[in-house]
Amino acid sequence: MLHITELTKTFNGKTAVNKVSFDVKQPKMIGVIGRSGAGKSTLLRMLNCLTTASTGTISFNGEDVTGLRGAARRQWQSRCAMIFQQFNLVPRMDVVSNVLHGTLNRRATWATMFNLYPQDDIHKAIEILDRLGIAEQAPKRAEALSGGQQQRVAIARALMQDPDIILADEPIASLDPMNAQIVMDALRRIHEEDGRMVIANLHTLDTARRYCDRVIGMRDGRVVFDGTPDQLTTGVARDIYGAGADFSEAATSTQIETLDRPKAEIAKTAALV
Ligand SMILES: Nc1ncnc2c1ncn2[C@@H]1O[C@H](COP(=O)(O)OP(=O)(O)OP(=O)(O)O)[C@@H](O)[C@H]1O
Repeated sequence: MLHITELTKTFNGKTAVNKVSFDVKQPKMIGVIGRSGAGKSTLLRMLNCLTTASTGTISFNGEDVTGLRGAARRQWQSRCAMIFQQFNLVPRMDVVSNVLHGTLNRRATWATMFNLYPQDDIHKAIEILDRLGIAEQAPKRAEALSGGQQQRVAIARALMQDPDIILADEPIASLDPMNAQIVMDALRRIHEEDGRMVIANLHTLDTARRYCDRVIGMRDGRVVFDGTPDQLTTGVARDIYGAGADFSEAATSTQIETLDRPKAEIAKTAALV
């Protein structure tokens, strides 16, 4: 399926991603973790051809997609849709038009300019919004929605492309714990129900453990851990984050877990600290 070999990116002599290799044999939900500057975003941007790799290769189902250009690059980008921390929606445009923007890569420029979309696409966009629980927001301007709702619009836009892979670059970093949970639940459901591969850069350990089948840990541009959430012990995490003995997992928590615990239990814990 996805085969990455010695992928490297150097910016002005500084190596951001250093000979990263891994294989994904079936659609999994994969979390990429590591401290700020570890190279997570650069890795995802290379997978999506937003950033050109300096050396190394990316192949998907036997096809080399490294360094694609023009129409081939746009086609690949719609097969591996990307969502971002800041949602990247058009704020003043209504929600459904933002979702329909997901079809840009397969539409004529003039049709886009005049905002002309086929009925089938409009129905599909509403269905996807419904699936994500935000169909009633369809006519509103994107800027009128909460962060969690905007991120779900961004996911809907990605789904409009019917991608094989969803790349999510810190999808919950700007969200409160409740919205973070809604967005991560949506990504997990899309993975499980549609069989799409999801690769998400996550800055919190608990989220990676809870949602992902596999976790890749990066440090200084290199992969220093590649395993299951069970194998991601505190010692391993300390190594990934390059932290000392005083490393606390709580410092990288989104507190999603806390939301699921009964109120009485939370109160008990609170009383203990
Ligand atoms: N366009 C660029 N030009 C120059 N240096 C860059 C560029 N993009 C990233 N870098 C550098 O590459 C390194 C890796 O950055 P990257 O954003 O991939 O890390 P990250 O793990 O995603 O961090 P964060 O979580 O803070 O986004 C950093 O040192 C960063 O400064």
